[in-house]
Amino acid sequence: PYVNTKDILEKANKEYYAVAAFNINNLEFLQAIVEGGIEKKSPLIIETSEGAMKYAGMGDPLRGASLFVKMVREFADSLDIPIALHLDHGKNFKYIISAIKAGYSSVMIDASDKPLEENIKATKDIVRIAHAAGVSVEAELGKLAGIEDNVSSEESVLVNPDEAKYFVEQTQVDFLAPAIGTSHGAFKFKGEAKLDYDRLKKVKELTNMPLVLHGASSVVQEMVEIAENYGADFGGSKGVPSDILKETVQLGINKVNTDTDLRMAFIAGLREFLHNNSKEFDPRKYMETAKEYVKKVVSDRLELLGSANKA
Ligand SMILES: O=C(COP(=O)(O)O)N(O)CCCCO
Ligand code: NA
Ligand SMILES: [Zn+2]
Repeated sequence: PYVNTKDILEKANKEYYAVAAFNINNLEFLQAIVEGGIEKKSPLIIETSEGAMKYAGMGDPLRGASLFVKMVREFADSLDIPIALHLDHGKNFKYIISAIKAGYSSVMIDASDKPLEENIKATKDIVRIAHAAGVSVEAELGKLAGIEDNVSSEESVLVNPDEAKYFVEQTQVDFLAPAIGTSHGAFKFKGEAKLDYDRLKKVKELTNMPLVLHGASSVVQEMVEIAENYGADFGGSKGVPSDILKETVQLGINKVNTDTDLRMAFIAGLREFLHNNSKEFDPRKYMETAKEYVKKVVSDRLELLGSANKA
């Protein structure tokens, strides 16, 4: 069934496991993710960026949003696993409202680059509208390192746990993404992979609410190697090691945003297939390996996060 993200995350919060939030831009990634969820009998959060809404809608974000709602609802209504659709990194009021209008389960208002009071004001505005429409809301505190929305903030600004408690009380937001040292993309961590567990523990103690980890891809080396075998150049790529990811779940992370790992899997499969099949031109065939590798990465992640058999 198609559900509210909050229902999925409240259960995960109670039982201390995490649910992956996988980004999509097209049908093939959605198919592969859903196949993984079916195989693992796991709840799924499908998420799209504002760019994905524009991309699918060929420039019209409301058309894109409503296309994603229709696609995801079709799958969700026909399956026993709970599936939610989330707007990731909502920054533009128009896009956030379009997602709510189109029927998304939840939206993120990302005003983490603003001073605290501005972040609170923007989040309160969205919470008021979203809650009136039965839509849940995610917000972010602190800043991810690396490139985020074309703003390269080399140093991540880690969450202040006391500020998080105040923020949640002021905004009534449903789930919170505390920055604890991750960054988006395939080149995380300048040196050794390390997250601020202490801050995460404090935020959980002070808020007791579902928490979100952004920049959570592991950058699966097996996929990197396959892609590089067939011409990719992903030198220096590095993600969140699995043991560190598991630790964050034990410390209270319940939603794990995963985009890069699926991109790596898809391009690895596509490069491999195209290299070995010079005569093929049926898109249902030449994206087969790509979808298979995405499904594999999805299934492994659902297992690792503890959401398998929780549908
Ligand atoms: O936090 C994440 C996922 O981060 P990752 O790049 O580690 O998959 N997202 O919000 C997905 C979109 C950001 C671009 O990747
Ligand atoms: Na998000
Ligand atoms: Zn993110």
